[in-house]
Amino acid sequence: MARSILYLVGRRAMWIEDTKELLDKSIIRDRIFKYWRELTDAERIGLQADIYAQLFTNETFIQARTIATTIAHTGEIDTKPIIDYALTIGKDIYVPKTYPKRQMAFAKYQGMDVLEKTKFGIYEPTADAEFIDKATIDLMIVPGLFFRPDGYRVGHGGGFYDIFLADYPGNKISLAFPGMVSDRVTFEIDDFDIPVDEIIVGYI
Ligand SMILES: Nc1nc2c(c(=O)[nH]1)N(C=O)[C@@H](CNc1ccc(C(=O)N[C@@H](CCC(=O)O)C(=O)O)cc1)CN2
Ligand SMILES: Nc1ncnc2c1ncn2[C@@H]1O[C@H](COP(=O)(O)OP(=O)(O)OP(=O)(O)O)[C@@H](O)[C@H]1O
Repeated sequence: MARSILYLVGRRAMWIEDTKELLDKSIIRDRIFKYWRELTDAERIGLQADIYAQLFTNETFIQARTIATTIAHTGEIDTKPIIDYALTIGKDIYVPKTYPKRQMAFAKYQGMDVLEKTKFGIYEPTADAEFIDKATIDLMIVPGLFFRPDGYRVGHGGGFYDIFLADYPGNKISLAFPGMVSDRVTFEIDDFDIPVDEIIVGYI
């Protein structure tokens, strides 16, 4: 959507066109799926490597003892190298299990072989896994498809993270490829949307 904004430039007021596009979250999701389809394997791998390097040297990551992340599926930034590295340096990793009514809980990651595949194709912990109180998670790596620079995100539309984060007190970091963050495209913030504190954007 193009609109004009009144800017004060020195002592003069002038109308400058603001070319920000205001889009529905569903349109943004479709654009991101297209962006992902057009990325080559080499681009994707290079961008991910840069994201991991930034994350592993991020002070919040370094300080975190307990980290929650997802088991990525196709079309998402791979989290397996993050899980493996974090476990190697002695951190605890927690991954989500979803329930009806947009509910989600995190259980200790004990290896891919003890996870079960849901009907949505995502690997999740089983009911007998070791669940954690959200207040003891130092860092949540929050998945998302698109981000505004102020941290507001568009996810897959399940609403799971918005509800979970509403009373989560810890640090929230998201990972993104360059095309997944823009100040030229925006969306309306819903009352329930919770922004992340930091977005790590990969570059090659
Ligand atoms: N890897 C990963 N795990 C994650 C998330 C994520 O974004 N990525 N989630 C982030 O929240 C939660 C699961 N999110 C989900 C979001 C939507 C649907 C869902 O309703 N899928 C249906 C219908 C889609 C539709 O409405 O058309 C489907 O895929 O058929 C399922 C899970 C927890 N685990
Ligand atoms: N705190 C909440 N209470 C009740 N419903 C909620 C809450 N937060 C989100 N929802 C519902 O979840 C739905 C999906 O929200 P939205 O499109 O923002 O999801 P998303 O952020 O893309 O997904 P996710 O959080 O799973 O990554 C909305 O239709 C909304 O009604």
